[in-house]
Amino acid sequence: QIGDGEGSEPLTAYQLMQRLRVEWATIMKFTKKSLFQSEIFYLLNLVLYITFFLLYYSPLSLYKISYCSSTLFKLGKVAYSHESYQHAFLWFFKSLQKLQATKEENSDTYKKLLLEYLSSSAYEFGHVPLAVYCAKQRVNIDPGDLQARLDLTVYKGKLSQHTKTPDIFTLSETSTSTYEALCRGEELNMKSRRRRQLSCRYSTGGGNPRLMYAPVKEEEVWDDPPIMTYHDVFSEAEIEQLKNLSRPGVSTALQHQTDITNYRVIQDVWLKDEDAPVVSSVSQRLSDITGLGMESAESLQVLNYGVGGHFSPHYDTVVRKNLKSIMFPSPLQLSDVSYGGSTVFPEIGASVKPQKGSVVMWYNLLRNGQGDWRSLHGGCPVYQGSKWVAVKWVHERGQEFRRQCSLSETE
Ligand SMILES: O=C(O)CCC(=O)C(=O)O
Ligand SMILES: [Fe+2]
Repeated sequence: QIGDGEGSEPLTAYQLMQRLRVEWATIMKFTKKSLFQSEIFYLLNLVLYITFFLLYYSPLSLYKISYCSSTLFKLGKVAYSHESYQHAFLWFFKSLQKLQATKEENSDTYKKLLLEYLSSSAYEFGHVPLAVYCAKQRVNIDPGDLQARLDLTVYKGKLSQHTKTPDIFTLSETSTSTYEALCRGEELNMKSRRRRQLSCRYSTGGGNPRLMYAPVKEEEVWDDPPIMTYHDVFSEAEIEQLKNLSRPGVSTALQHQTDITNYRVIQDVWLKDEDAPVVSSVSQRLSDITGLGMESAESLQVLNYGVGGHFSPHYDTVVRKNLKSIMFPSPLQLSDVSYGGSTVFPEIGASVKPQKGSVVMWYNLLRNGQGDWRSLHGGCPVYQGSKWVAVKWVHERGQEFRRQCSLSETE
């Protein structure tokens, strides 16, 4: 399990995987198996991608973590391959700064390559003067480099065509999606005025006898549509039992789709109420808290995300096509994730940080039975640590007397 435990951060994980990849041939000779090679390679790229998109604005800024020039260069190349030329330029720029500050690996070939990427990303971004400047530096290092001279000529030729130069050193808000911004912890719609409209209370689940003497802490994450968090619902011991039950069953679920950002990287296992008393008591407590019946609910789905694991924004009703009547999932948090891993709702602008023992609940369907477009949500990449959640899928059937139906088109 890459990323489980203390001191695991993506660059460490990355370096580990990088070594694994390089040494794979040797390992293969001994094991005579070609298992997982593509997965390692894929995870390697994923971690780089995530580091690139999550870290840039994050509090764990590059100034605090001292990446070496070559690592920064690699991150730049990931951004470059995603055609995020401004990000790429900034990573390359930091890489160059680091190189000059530390004099590490300061060969001319390396510096020239870095300058080549710098000029190319500046050019692609539309900053021709910078592209010219970097190309000049390249020629200065090696006046005999014909390719460098040719590039310089090409960029110079474009100078007159570009009148406006964009600010390459300031990242604009629009260069990133709402999902990414929420994952980085930016509080888009959660201004303090908005926060004051949301409340917390002790709830007895509408007068449930089991909660009368021990009401549950209910926090409104959002009011319309309702997203609720219930705190301290499950004990440390119950959580450990659930994880122990799940550990043997988890298998890596790598779903390769068209784009790297669409990957869903999780491991999951389904636990039935009959499997262990803890599973049925979890179901019972979820029913008490939410006031929803569990008769038509599915088994408990336990998900595990390692570093780099994430679940891109989706509609549950679409992901699980064969099941039309999913009413709500209630992810139960089985771990604290030190960084990353929030559940975010890009259409709403809300996010929920994983908190051990708490339950998040929302509805995927409106009262009229139609899917609610505002229920789009995703699990942010786990940056540090490992994330465990359990999802209880409760269906519409069986809730007729518990959640009022509506004939309105909009609710
Ligand atoms: O892990 C999360 O935060 C969300 C999981 C989820 O959306 C799902 O399993 O459908
Ligand atoms: Fe989901």
